[in-house]
Amino acid sequence: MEQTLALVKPDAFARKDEVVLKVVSAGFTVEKSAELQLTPARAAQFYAEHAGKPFLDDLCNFMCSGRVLAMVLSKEGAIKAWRELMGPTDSVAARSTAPDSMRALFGTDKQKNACHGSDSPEAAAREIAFFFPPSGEIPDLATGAAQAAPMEGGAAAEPAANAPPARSEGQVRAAALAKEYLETKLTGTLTGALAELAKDTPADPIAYLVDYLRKFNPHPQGSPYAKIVFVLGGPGSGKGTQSANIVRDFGWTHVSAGDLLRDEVQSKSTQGKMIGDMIKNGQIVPGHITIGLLKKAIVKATDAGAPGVLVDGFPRKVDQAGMFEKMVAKAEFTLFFDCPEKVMEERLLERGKTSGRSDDNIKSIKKRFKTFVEQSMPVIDYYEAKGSVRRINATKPVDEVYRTINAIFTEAMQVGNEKAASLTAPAAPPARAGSKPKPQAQLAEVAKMPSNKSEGEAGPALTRHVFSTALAPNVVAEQPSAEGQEMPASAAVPVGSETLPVEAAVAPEPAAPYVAPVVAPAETSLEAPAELSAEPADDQALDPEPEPKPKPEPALAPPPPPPPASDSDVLSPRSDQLQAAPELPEDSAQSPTPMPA
Ligand SMILES: Nc1ncnc2c1ncn2[C@@H]1O[C@H](COP(=O)(O)OP(=O)(O)O)[C@@H](O)[C@H]1O
Ligand SMILES: O=c1ccn([C@@H]2O[C@H](COP(=O)(O)OP(=O)(O)O)[C@@H](O)[C@H]2O)c(=O)[nH]1
Repeated sequence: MEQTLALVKPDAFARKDEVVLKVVSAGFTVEKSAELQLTPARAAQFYAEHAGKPFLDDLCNFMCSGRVLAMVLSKEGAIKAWRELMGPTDSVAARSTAPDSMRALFGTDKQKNACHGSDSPEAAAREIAFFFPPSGEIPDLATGAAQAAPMEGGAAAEPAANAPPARSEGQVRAAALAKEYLETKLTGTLTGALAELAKDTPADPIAYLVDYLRKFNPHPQGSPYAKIVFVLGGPGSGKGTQSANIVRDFGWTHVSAGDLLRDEVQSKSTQGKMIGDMIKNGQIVPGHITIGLLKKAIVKATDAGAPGVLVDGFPRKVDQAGMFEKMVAKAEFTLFFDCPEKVMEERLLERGKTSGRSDDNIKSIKKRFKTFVEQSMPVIDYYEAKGSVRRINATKPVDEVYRTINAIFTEAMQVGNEKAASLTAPAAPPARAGSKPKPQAQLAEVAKMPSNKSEGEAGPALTRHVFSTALAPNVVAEQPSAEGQEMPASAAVPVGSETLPVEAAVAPEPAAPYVAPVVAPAETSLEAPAELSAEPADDQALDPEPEPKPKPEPALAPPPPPPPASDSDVLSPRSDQLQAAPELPEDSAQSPTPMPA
């Protein structure tokens, strides 16, 4: 199968997800991908064929002005096909002669033209090796060509006769994993660093490298957002009611997807009418709209210092779960309200007497139940397979249900032993609607309690609540899994070595005349977000959101002592598994990250 190198240049980098979606829709397979920052030396190396030409400096400056996405695409006739998809060199001309092309859609002019593609098989081979050096080889810094890596100690490669004995299957697998890791996480940045180092020949090469790698670190942090827990359950199962309790006692922020959508309907925005109709009919609004709204709310909560965000009523479809993970972050776990339809129906009809909601009537309720069973329950199965569902028996009275939830949240938070002693004058909890700040005196009193005892033993010990990585079961489930549980949806689009469930393929949605202001975080992997299938209008470019501030320290939020919950309340806590989960670096909790090669 023919391969070509494709670049998304700095001017189009913010819209790379749309580019990738088009790439995949056009039948290409993304074999490899990497996000990276070119240095002037690397850019000049890449464009070596243009050496001496007057535009080279400008071109290199432009190529170094931001991150680029490099991909190896494969398809029959990939080189020609990709060049056709890119369109004419000049984006201005492209807009009249090839309006659907990448350059027409994402480029500005002749230089800032969004994409690059190899122009011949030879160029493709050279350019692919430039960005994705073959395993075991290091790039020749002078020419950019790959060469055999020296043996340990700098010796030249031994002749075949002296080759080491064949490796075991385990060793081969370990080597492959190491190779994959280095290629995706480090090689690109390191190669750039070494190229610059060789050029500058600093007196202290180590300090130089450290400085360079910090500066161009493509993975500067983990998730920039507050912790997230999904609150899921059928309509009327009590999600909103209990979320308010968690907000009150743990200082989290409650973000209801349904509320955000209803606000959108009220705002009379372009898509408001469509959303209103969908809600009334119990249908699920396209994920990119909801995620756009959720992301804004999560950024706002993070900026306000919330230690966590309860995302209520989302994701409602399996592919929305995948999309949220790629576009925003992974949730710590899912709180699932298990409740029979009969109970929910009674509650909703009661709620409908005062809620004023267009969907709290028997006709809409029936439709919502159907949607829930057919499309939302698979989300629970999806997360259950990952061991990250805390299932609650939601039929009990409000207080009883909450006791169980309180215990779950308390358990899921880790006592910061090492910090507790220094917290006698704790900071005020973040301001949040509806929460009652704890008096400082009460907090100080609590601070004196032993922090390593459970609340059941010693009352509400002051804890600097942070989620334990060990308690984030999805971290474990995200390890390369032989079970193949990653994507349960039957329809999936291959993108590189991974697959993404495809909402459109399962249940086509109306083309939405709106592109949500979703900008993938730097770590976002390159799977095509299936729901971004609606074409953005020219004037509806993805609206870059302000980068969220670095994640604040979790705020103090001493929960009240939960009376012990009975076993029957927590239907499937899986806490045994969760406790046993190994601690992983925070980075591991993030989406698989295609990184520089
Ligand atoms: N455990 C419970 N027992 C009885 N009624 C409840 C319980 N939890 C919630 N309700 C009531 O049921 C209705 C639906 O609850 P709500 O929290 O709005 O559900 P959801 O957010 O899941 O749609 C509300 O009127 C609420 O007061
Ligand atoms: O992520 C979401 C959340 C909600 N909705 C729509 O909003 C309605 C109400 O959702 P909400 O969570 O407010 O209420 P629930 O029905 O769960 O009580 C749903 O039936 C859907 O039509 C949606 O499409 N996507």
